[in-house]
Amino acid sequence: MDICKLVFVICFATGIHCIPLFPYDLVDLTRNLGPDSIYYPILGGYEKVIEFQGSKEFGHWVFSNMLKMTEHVGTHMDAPSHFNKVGWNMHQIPINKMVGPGVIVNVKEKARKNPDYRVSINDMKEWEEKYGKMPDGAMVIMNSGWDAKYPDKNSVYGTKNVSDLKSFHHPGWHEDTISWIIANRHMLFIGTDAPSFDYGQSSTYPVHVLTSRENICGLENVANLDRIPPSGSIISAAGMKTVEGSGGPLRLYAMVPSAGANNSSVTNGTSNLLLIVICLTLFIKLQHF
Ligand SMILES: N[C@@H](CC(=O)c1ccccc1NC=O)C(=O)O
Repeated sequence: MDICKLVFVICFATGIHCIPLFPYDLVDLTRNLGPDSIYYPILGGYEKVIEFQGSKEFGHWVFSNMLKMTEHVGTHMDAPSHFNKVGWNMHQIPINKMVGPGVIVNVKEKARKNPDYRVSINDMKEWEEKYGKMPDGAMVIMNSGWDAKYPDKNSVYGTKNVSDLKSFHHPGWHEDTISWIIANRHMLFIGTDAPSFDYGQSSTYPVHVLTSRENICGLENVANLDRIPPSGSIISAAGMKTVEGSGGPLRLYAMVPSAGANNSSVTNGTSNLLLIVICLTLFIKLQHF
């Protein structure tokens, strides 16, 4: 009897440990936020003032800062209200519009040859040929290799003079590609590892205008895109809930299915159920000993 109970406990504990509770690896897609962070050069940058630091005032350790920064700094999101008067402000974006399947479009080679490269409809079709139709609610992000230039302002903006907006050279999305995605697919976010998802030479920002009109949010200065697969990740872009906010830095991350983990929810559910049935049967049988 005691041996049987021991066997039961061992079976149960081993079974529980075999089931991956969270079968994903988390990949941080966020840059450190500080005085070196990239921001749109006509805006205010980033300042930090220490409010409390020490043990004297309250009799225990206290540390607290006051931050003053533009919303468009570092790895950050653009709310639709950034380029659409009646678009969602940060506090109005529903939480279920801030997470979705990652669609990572690699244009590194093209952007290396041409810093004014814009992601084409053909790039999207090539992506779909390799990975299947773009999933609904996608977080569509271009990987241009610009990540490697961060945080050197001159190389990120591709200019000797960051105050001269007309001199910028960095890749972006082509407006025709955005119109094609909006007409034929469904995305929640458009993003880039470069400082803007409109290319550097743009003065009219058509990609910002088109996406904002559809309440599609944006992501800029995204990091570590080489560490996630072109398809199959889930990206969380839960921005700050600032009232009347036009954007803001966020902790952006991807959930990537762990290597070796059984990620089929059906199979996981089935093995969970099977384990419970085995344990219950064993337990009921033991009661009759
Ligand atoms: N989306 C850019 C900022 C940006 O494009 C912008 C910000 C403030 C004023 C004008 C801007 N762009 C052009 O109209 C960024 O977040 O860095």
